[in-house]
Amino acid sequence: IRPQKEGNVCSRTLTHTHRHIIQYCYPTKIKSRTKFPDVMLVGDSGVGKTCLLVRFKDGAFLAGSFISTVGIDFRNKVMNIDRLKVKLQIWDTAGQERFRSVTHAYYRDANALLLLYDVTNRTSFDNIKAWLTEIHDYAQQDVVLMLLGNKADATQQRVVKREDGERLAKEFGVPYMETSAKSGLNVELSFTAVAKELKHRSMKEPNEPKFKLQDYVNKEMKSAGCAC
Ligand SMILES: Nc1nc2c(ncn2[C@@H]2O[C@H](COP(=O)(O)OP(=O)(O)OP(=O)(O)O)[C@@H](O)[C@H]2O)c(=O)[nH]1
Repeated sequence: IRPQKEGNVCSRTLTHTHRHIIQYCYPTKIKSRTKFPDVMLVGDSGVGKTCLLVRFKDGAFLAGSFISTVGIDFRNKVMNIDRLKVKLQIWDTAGQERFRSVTHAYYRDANALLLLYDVTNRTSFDNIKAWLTEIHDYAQQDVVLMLLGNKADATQQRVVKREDGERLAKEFGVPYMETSAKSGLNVELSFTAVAKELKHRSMKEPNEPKFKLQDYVNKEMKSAGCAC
């Protein structure tokens, strides 16, 4: 067995003859690159999960007829976070009730969840409590979670005030902001914020202060002059 180099991860495997032990070593850097953080989009059908992801990934808005997601879909996106390349694996789930068991199976692998409601749809907002219960039941205990009120561009159709979203988020201790897949408002910021939180958690130096997601998004929105 070759000596283990510092910074390497090694695993031992018995060969089929059981006479040799093979030790595989590979740098931790490679290992950490192979497990990309999983971000999952959840919320009622029609709140804009697919559109948010397409806006983030391709910078475009999917206008026109609404095609509901079937089961689950995913896309990768590489982001630059504090001069580090972070590859996010983003799971777009189906909001329809009939696919709920499919979604349940993916919760436990999610490192971060973006929970969406539609500011023009009261029911999608009222269902947030049920989604939070589901997240509590199926997701990892320390999952990074953020509540997003999407379709903020649709001012004429709005039925959920920003303050209602803020109040609900406060009640459950969850970071919150409004987004628009149509205009692009806060789309990049929502993914950057969760990616930063995940990066801080995995690479935190002992004396480094804790990353506060809500403070970060508030500061970013303020510096962008956003009245949202
Ligand atoms: N005005 C406006 N419309 C949006 C926005 N985001 C999505 N939509 C529209 O809302 C409808 C539903 O969007 P989707 O992204 O497909 O919704 P979804 O949450 O993925 O739905 P499921 O796949 O059924 O879970 C589409 O007609 C979109 O064009 C937005 O930010 N603003």
